Amino acid sequence: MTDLTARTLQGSELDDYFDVFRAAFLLDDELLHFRGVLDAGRSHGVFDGDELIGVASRLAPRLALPGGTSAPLAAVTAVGVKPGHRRRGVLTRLMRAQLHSLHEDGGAPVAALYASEGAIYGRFGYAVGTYEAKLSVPGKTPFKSTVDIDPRPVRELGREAALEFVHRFYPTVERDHAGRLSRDDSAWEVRVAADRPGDAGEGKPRFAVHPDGYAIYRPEKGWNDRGPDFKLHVQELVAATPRAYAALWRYLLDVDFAGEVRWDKAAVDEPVVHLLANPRTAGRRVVDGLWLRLVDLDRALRARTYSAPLDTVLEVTDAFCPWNAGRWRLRVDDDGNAEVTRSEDAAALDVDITDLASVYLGGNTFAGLARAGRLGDADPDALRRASRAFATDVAPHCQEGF
Ligand SMILES: CC(=O)SCCNC(=O)CCNC(=O)[C@H](O)C(C)(C)COP(=O)(O)OP(=O)(O)OC[C@H]1O[C@@H](n2cnc3c(N)ncnc32)[C@H](O)[C@@H]1OP(=O)(O)O
Repeated sequence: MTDLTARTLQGSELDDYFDVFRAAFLLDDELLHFRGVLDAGRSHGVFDGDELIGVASRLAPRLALPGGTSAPLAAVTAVGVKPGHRRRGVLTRLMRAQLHSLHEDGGAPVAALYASEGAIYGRFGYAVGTYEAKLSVPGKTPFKSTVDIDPRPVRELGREAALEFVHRFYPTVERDHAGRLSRDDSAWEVRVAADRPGDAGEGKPRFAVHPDGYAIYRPEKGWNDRGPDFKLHVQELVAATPRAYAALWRYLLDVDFAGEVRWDKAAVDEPVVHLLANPRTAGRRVVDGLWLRLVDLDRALRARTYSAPLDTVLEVTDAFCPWNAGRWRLRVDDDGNAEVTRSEDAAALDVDITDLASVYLGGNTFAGLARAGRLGDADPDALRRASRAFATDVAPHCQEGF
């Protein structure tokens, strides 16, 4: 058997990359547009002799963090190993090469991905850091009579005018929610509002724009014996004020032909349920969203701010990135800013790096992990303080796939 080698790719190898990716994901021509956003310098390959058999890349947006800060993110994507070469440690080599290079180069302190299957990435130190709701609301569902709707109209804009508006508007709200990503032009074109029909029967994106927000949605045609029964698939809905949020939801729910408004990547605490006269009409199924990996825990923990002061010592295990293992002191001052240093003091909490990843954005709590038996015999007071410090007012939420 030939030796396997892992390395960063050259620009001339991106076609081969895409061939491996398509073979791994059993694709025909879907996702071809995605090729344009892959950067060879941020892509790793594993070779069996001269043959490229495994690939992993990363995009480089910034990730909004609790407290309104942000940090560079390694947004890991398009990971695949050619059928016929699996379960020989190829993915393990890719993950090692990627995480080690981020650590050695002082690159993004945090990595994130959407997992194709939930059993793959825990062994590499990833854990579910955000959740998302598959939300559905029947068309024409009434609001409570007390809902305050911004009376300025929501207008459908053509693609060019709408993109001009949303490009300007989105950065003003980007840091309102931990979990949101910064976007360059290609992010809009490829990830958020690709000008092509969706993969599951949805049409091209449409843009409903209000002075204080917007919704991007795709209609899916449908007729039954009683008439039109379309579904509107929300791609994203962003509003700067509660009144604009209500106006955009009212607009979507009232679109003629729409039997149902669906949002597959809604926040788990999506406020629309508080607008509905009968909140039970909203269906919600919660699934995992972003899987997070703290590449360098000290840099990652310093990058966010915290909800309460804290002075605690963590004993950290990290089998895949050993530079994170050991004892760390986390001190948070009254303004929520953290200092993270090595420590010799007795640890108050024993945590694996996956536990820190799961609480990092506020999507899970130390208390919740302890109730699952993950934190051993942790001192209840230390747990409470840590949970309070890491807590966030709103659930972290990433609206876009990558
Ligand atoms: C961010 C993203 O892009 S997510 C998309 C990931 N890609 C895909 O799902 C495409 C289809 N699948 C594949 O390409 C491959 O099967 C991969 C990438 C999932 C795994 O690649 P492999 O080279 O086979 O993984 P590797 O041999 O390094 O496995 C490492 C460990 O993970 C386990 N593992 C690998 N894939 C899976 C899986 N799908 N489910 C459960 N365990 C898995 C292996 O059994 C092995 O366990 P061990 O350490 O206990 O022996």
